[in-house]
Amino acid sequence: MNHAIEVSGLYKSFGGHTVLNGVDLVVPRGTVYALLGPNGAGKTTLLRILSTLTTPDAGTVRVAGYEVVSQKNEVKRSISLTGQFTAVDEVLTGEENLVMMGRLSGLASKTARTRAAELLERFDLTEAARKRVKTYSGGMRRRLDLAISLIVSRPVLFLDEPTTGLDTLSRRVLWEGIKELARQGHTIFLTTQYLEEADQLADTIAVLKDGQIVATGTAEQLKAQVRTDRVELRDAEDQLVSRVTTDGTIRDLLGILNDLQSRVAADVRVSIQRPTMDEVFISLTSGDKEVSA
Ligand SMILES: Nc1ncnc2c1ncn2[C@@H]1O[C@H](COP(=O)(O)OP(=O)(O)OP(=O)(O)O)[C@@H](O)[C@H]1O
Repeated sequence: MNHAIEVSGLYKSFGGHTVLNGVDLVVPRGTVYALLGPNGAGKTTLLRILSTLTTPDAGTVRVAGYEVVSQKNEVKRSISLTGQFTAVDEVLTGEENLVMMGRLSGLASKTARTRAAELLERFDLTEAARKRVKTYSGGMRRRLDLAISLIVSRPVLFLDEPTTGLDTLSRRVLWEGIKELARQGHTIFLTTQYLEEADQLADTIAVLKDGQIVATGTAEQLKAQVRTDRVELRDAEDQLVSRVTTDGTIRDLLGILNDLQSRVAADVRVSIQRPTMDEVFISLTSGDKEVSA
């Protein structure tokens, strides 16, 4: 098995409406892959196919070395899936939820308790472990939900918008938890609507648009692809005086500075700005490679 996830020529339609229109992707083992896309792009459909909940119309989809249709049970035993909505028992404590799910998944009582304690610690829930879940905040619930999905260690983890609606602190705790899982060798495939999340977490970012992957790479590679570095000139009060798009070459920069020299004050400061992930995303999903500054 070379890759944790391999998808080739994947198609899926619902009632004549094509949602996935020839998706190809690979996710190396032990890496974090973030799938970005505008609403309705097909992210959840792709995630559901990878996690065996939806059947593809055409194409080859292998997860942890198994084919998702003919070896569905093997795939299921190799993955865990955390969705957008938590499925925890409100009346039980966080610890009880974890131990119960561990027992239901076949762990011995002692192992379930040890594993629960480790996960409570990792997701910063030790203090709240003995409190009923109905007293938890949204962020605590989401962390508990992720902990529950990890009670049995699986090589491939699917996270559907893991931090949607969470405050900055909870988001950072979750990010640290996810990074730690990748360090331990898990492969993580997540969907997100937060570009910063993709930027922070992912080894590979893929942008899905109209049912196809229109760009793949690291955050830096995607930024380079969009080619919207800018020369910014600011005065002594830090007010923007001028902003010009550049390809970053010496020739281009010299041309721009020569041109501006005669028109701006000599004490104006110059900096080169890379595009933000927001600009990259807008550019890639609008089909327009040049983002206007
Ligand atoms: N079971 C289904 N039956 C019919 N249409 C569906 C079904 N599941 C998804 N769709 C349609 O497929 C398209 C893609 O939906 P999907 O949920 O995969 O997008 P998404 O990228 O996850 O969007 P969002 O960011 O809004 O969650 C939408 O037009 C949706 O209405």
